[in-house]
Amino acid sequence: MGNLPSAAKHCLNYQQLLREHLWSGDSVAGALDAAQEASQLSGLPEYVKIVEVGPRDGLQNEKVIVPTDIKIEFINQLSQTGLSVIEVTSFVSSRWVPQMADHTEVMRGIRQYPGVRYPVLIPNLQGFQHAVAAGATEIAVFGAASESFSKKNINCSIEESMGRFEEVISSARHMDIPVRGYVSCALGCPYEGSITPQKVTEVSKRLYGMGCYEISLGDTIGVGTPGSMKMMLESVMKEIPPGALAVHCHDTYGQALANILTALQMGINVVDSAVSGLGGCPYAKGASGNVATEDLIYMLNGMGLNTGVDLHKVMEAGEFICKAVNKTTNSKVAQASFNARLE
Ligand SMILES: CC(C)(COP(=O)([O-])OP(=O)([O-])OC[C@H]1O[C@@H](n2cnc3c(N)ncnc32)[C@H](O)[C@@H]1OP(=O)([O-])[O-])[C@@H](O)C(=O)NCCC(=O)NCCSC(=O)C[C@@](C)(O)CC(=O)[O-]
Repeated sequence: MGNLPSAAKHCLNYQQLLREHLWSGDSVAGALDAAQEASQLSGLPEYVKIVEVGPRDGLQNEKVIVPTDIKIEFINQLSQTGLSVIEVTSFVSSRWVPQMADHTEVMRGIRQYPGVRYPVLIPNLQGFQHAVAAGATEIAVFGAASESFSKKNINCSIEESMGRFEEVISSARHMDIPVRGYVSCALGCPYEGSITPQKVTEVSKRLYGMGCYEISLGDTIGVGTPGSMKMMLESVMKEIPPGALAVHCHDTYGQALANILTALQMGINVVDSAVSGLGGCPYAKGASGNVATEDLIYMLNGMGLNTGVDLHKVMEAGEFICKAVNKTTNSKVAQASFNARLE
């Protein structure tokens, strides 16, 4: 009881802190100005683009198949948060990934908001044709820096996958459709273990050379650390400018935010994330979800880096999808904010 006043003070301070980091407003302008100054001093980018992969990467690995109307509502909610890129689905084989079998209905059902782009994942020409017929105007191809993972994930070698992507990219170019390229297993493979930075660089360079406007480097199983992230990026950045790179970090070992910070410090300003930390690749056993979009925004807000995204609205979308799939959020920020509301 003797501690009550200081506990209460702590609580008030804590509520204030949460308000500052969760919701921007006049009362926190001073704090943000200071953080902004700090970010400029340390050479971090002023703006970070978030690529929200929750509806695709997040839901492809769910045990239950999420109803199409829930997916559509989820994407519509995300579209109103300030996010500028939302990866909505994948045109892969429904035998391989049944969770994405409703790709066409999702693509046709969502409301497309001005200023928001809605890319979809494509493994081959057949997927590309289906995506275009469904109205997709931006796509992403997905390769890997690991031979074994490529086989398991898309049933072909890296070399064969490059041939398929070349076809897709050349068709996309004729239609003025921008193509992003993923390189999975950039920091480790569930089948081969370590992957050399040279191999990641080689695959990234080929995709970039084919015309991908951006290469997203995937820590598919979340085993990377700031040390391995730095080594890998140093190698890739010898061939590809940082402005054409993104990082895609899963959080299996709790390293995702630290790895992202390392990438930001090295000049990268595009980061993939999934609301509520949903996600994982069905062909990467043991991998947990992506870094949670809420946690990423909280960190970036605290550093004074602009994302243009409203954290409060993202948390609402997260609450919606977690309720719909009956799971607890993996976002530490959403959990803390929920607990603070209960106090
Ligand atoms: C690539 C394939 C299709 C090859 O699958 P396959 O069985 O080798 O294909 P195939 O060419 O031999 O054809 C077999 C059947 O599949 C059909 N088919 C062929 N292509 C398609 C298509 N596009 N859409 C629908 N159907 C298709 C084709 O028509 C045929 O049908 P059938 O004649 O037997 O009735 C398969 O392996 C596949 O769909 N793999 C996708 C796996 C996947 O989606 N993984 C998760 C995404 S990757 C990821 O999450 C990682 C990432 C991106 O987030 C980054 C990171 O974290 O690292």
